[in-house]
Amino acid sequence: MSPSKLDSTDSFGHEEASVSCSKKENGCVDSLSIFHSEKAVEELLQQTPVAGMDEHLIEFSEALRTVAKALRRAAEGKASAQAEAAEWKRRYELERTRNIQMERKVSGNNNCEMLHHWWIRSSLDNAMDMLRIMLPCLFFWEVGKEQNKRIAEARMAEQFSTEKNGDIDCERVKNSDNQSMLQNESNEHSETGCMKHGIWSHEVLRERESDSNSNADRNKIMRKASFKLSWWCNGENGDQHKHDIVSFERGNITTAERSSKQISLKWESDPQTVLILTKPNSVSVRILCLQMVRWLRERKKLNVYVEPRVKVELLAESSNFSYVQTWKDDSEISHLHMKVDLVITLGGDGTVLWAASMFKGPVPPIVPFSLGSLGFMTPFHSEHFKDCLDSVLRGPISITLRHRLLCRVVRDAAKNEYETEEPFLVLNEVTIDRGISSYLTNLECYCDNSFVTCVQGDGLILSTTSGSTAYSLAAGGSMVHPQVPGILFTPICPHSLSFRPLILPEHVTVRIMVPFNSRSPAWASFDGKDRKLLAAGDALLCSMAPWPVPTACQVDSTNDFLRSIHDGLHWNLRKTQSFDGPRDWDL
Ligand SMILES: NC(=O)c1ccc[n+]([C@@H]2O[C@H](COP(=O)([O-])OP(=O)(O)OC[C@H]3O[C@@H](n4cnc5c(N)ncnc54)[C@H](O)[C@@H]3O)[C@@H](O)[C@H]2O)c1
Ligand SMILES: Nc1ncnc2c1ncn2[C@@H]1O[C@H](COP(=O)(O)OP(=O)(O)OP(=O)(O)O)[C@@H](O)[C@H]1O
Repeated sequence: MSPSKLDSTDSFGHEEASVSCSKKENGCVDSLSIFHSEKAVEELLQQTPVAGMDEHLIEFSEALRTVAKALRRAAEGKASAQAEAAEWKRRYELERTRNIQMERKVSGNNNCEMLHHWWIRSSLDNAMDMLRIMLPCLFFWEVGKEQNKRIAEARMAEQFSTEKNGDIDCERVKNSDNQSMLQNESNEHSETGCMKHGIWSHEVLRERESDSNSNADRNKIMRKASFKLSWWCNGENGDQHKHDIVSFERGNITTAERSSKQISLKWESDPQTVLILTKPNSVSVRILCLQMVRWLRERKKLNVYVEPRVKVELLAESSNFSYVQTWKDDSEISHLHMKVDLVITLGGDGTVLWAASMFKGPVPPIVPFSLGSLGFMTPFHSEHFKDCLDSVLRGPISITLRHRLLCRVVRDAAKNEYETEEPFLVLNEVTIDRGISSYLTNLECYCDNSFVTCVQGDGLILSTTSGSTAYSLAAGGSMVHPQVPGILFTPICPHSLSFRPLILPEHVTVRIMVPFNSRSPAWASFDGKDRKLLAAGDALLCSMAPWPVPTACQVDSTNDFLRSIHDGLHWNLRKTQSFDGPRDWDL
């Protein structure tokens, strides 16, 4: 090998070096020099690699192999695309021949002729579309660019798969000028027309023409059946109130009114008598009570009722409070709702529960002032009591109608279900638990005589939606807006992994029975009070009471509810994530 050759191949190690060398010497590339250069390369490749050159040679041979592979792929791609194009051309010819035959058969029929022309046009469109898709594909393959090739392959795959499923022509039928004429047939005969051949078939067109009664048949199917709704609940028929909520004119059901709209209370005559109920053993409550009684009497000229305990406290402060009224006998409490226009509670949620429990029937509107630790049902702040009471007495006020549950204990010895002890009205919940027993409770539960489940665990809570933020929440029940009418069915520590809480509709009666095979009795308690023993065979019946508890809202029931879960429970409180950090906005 000459030194000049060695110099020129030194850096690249292939024939280009010698070609450029001969270019320099002769001024043109002649075949002899190419021959020489190729020979030189061959010699070079056959030689044992010279130290420092072997890496270049390996690289070079790899590059050659890649180029050869790319060329082969392009050729294969082109061939396959050509084959596909030929196949489409063949199909087109086939359909064209069939079309000509059909045209002869149905000659004279204008409609079909028109459709036939349309068909030819759409078939040609198909073929053109295919070519439009294939040409860029061929081009992409030729160029051999990886990205474009992938796009082309995807487009081909899409086209072929839709062709296989027969969807191409269904779509085309929908989009064509003759859409309205063919739409119905397309739906009815897609099996024979579109799915099978991928192109609309003439059988369908003939069927359409011959089916002269199809419109009449269709009209028959389209006609709506009329119906009537009636309400049935525990043997009761028809309920005027429900008719007001839902209307059903001519087979169409519409909700005329929501059952749980925000309710507004407007006084038609001025309130005259107020009952103040207070949490016992609280100095702050006692002081506030004193101020409030004086203000209501002296400024608002109202009659004020308090509990006997509170009257004693007031008189101990000053004999001037002798105008304050109370009752001597507990039996008088049952008539209170007829004397009292408004109830004011000073305390926490427990005081609201206490107030509600005093009314075994209708309950006057309650204005709850917050003097407890949490206050889910006490939206009014004591420091602004004069302003609050002023606006309440003036009205109108937003109120939340809090549903109560009517609970009756039916003893096993009772002759029928109506022979019950005095019923309980609960604003929060009735709890059936194992009491001091160390055994699992075993409670059979029915909803309107349908078996619900058997509770084996610590017990069961039947809660109102107002009580959903109390014990039921602690037992894993959901929080529910108090205006939603429903009964929450929440197990307490169930010994089963799948016992999720339920919410039942307002109109059902839930029956909880202690079965005879139970290892221990159960205990029922009502808003956390009045525990009753349930022996084997005893049952507790629970349904929605007809007397809700109207509580005044600070703003409205939704605002007050959300505020109470934010302030009382710090519901979903989390530090806000800072804006600086990884983001997706740049995508
Ligand atoms: N594990 C528990 O969470 C648990 C256990 C027993 C009783 N309780 C609840 O206590 C109620 C009795 O209240 P109490 O004041 O007479 O007893 P209490 O003095 O023991 O107070 C119980 C707590 O429950 C709160 N509470 C009451 N009603 C609520 C409601 N509707 N929403 C949110 N929180 C409420 C009260 O503010 C109070 O902080 C029961 O009806 C029951 O719901 C809860
Ligand atoms: N007028 C009343 N007479 C007898 N007991 C009452 C009366 N008012 C409230 N209670 C009882 O006192 C207890 C505590 O009342 P309440 O829940 O209102 O105050 P709290 O415990 O300070 O408030 P919070 O529950 O928000 O912490 C409750 O069990 C309730 O039943």
